Amino acid sequence: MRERVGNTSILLVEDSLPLATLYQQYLEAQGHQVVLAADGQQALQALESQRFHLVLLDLSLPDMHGFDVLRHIKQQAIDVSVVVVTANDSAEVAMDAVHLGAVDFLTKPIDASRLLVTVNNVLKQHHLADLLDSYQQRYERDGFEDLIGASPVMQGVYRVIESAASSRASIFITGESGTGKELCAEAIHRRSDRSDKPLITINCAAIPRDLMESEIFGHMKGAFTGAHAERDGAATLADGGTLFLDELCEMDLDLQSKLLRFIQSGTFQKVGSSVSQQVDIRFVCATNRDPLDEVRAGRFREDLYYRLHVIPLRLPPLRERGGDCLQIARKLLQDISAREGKAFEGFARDVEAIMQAYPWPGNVRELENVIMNMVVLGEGTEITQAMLPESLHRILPAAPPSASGPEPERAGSASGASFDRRQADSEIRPLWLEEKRIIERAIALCGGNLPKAAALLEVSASTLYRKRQAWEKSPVEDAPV
Ligand SMILES: Nc1ncnc2c1ncn2[C@@H]1O[C@H](COP(=O)(O)OP(=O)(O)OP(=O)(O)O)[C@@H](O)[C@H]1O
Repeated sequence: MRERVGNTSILLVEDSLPLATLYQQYLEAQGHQVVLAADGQQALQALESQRFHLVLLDLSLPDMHGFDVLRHIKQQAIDVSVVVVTANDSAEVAMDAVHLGAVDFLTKPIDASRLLVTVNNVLKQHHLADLLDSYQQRYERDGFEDLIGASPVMQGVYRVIESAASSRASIFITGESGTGKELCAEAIHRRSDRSDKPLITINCAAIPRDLMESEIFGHMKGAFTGAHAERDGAATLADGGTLFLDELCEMDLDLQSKLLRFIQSGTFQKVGSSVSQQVDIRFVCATNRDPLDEVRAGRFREDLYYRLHVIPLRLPPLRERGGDCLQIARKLLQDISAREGKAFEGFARDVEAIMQAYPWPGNVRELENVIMNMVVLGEGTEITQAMLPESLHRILPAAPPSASGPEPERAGSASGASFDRRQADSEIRPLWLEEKRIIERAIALCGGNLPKAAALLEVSASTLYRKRQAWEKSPVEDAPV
């Protein structure tokens, strides 16, 4: 990463002391820092010991040619712009200088305003390069904490985490199962100023209802059968840190009221105690359901929803993340292969194409399981199609028509393939029409239950609603969506 322009440093390589002093004074008067080098050796030493934005390089030096300095800069890939200065106004020298990486060329005697314009242009380029660097670092990341993926949708996720992490505001993460909600909660905690305090996770779906209150708030000795000793709950353990309530929509309604009181007051009582405890906790919660649907269905308290839904964070399903799928798959293959002592280095091309096309209803968790399965059961250096589990085979293109079918009408094509035009015309329908037919058939087969049809088609219910709305809105009965 280059330094910022605010404090620009220039290495002036000039063997004539009066000229060097003149340029130095002029540049310093403009606010630049100038270091002088009287020959090539001094210039190389200065470049080794300090970073410069710009080198003003005289080509006739007493100990070497200025091009040697230029070559050294190029060979060592030193991140500095070079403007060549020479008494020789020849196009050939200028071409050679540019060829060796110089960004501009000045002829002696240097006109003061020309010098300033050149220097400022170079520094502006540095400034733009700085901006680009920081933009790329900020907005185009291959991953964030333990989350892998460079897709634009994940860049949005990273930005929300980065901006919200340091605040105390509650974050409400939604997303299908296996999309990485727990990884997000960990990233939020790690990026917060609470990272030296604990992150405590409670999975509201995994703990039996009658134990949940004690898991969150702790209990006193003898509070209920089996409470042999006083025990701290997640609320005490997470003091100063973060409490992650996973699968929050599964929480019992009674307990939701207690949780709401706890969030509002910051105080709670252990089960079986009348003493209130005050804690400082940041809440992050997650669900793979639509929380508003749960509110409407009366399974999730509306006041709790609004209390926690301060910063919403939606994790997109893996199928919406483009190339992330392969990026994650390659990293998982590397890690799992190393862990299992296998030699796998990559996927065959056709396997990558299948993985990219498969909708991954179980998201990254399913991808992880599939790769684990292939690594454990397979051998070799490359994952081949034969190693793919059944679920992924299903998306392979259908086998070509049998040889006993009608003789096709031959037609030339760039690929040399042939096709039966009559059969093609009668059998092939527009993709969107086929899709509509399949979706409508699925909904009908499910007795009109759209979410059920969506689950069997392995798409989200909202996708089906959207498509259906678009068909209904369309003035032409069978218009594409
Ligand atoms: N972007 C990602 N990069 C790398 N690994 C990921 C990513 N997202 C998820 N994973 C991995 O996938 C698995 C599932 O992730 P996680 O448990 O965070 O998902 P989840 O959304 O909380 O699932 P659930 O709703 O079922 O609890 C984990 O092993 C996690 O490490």
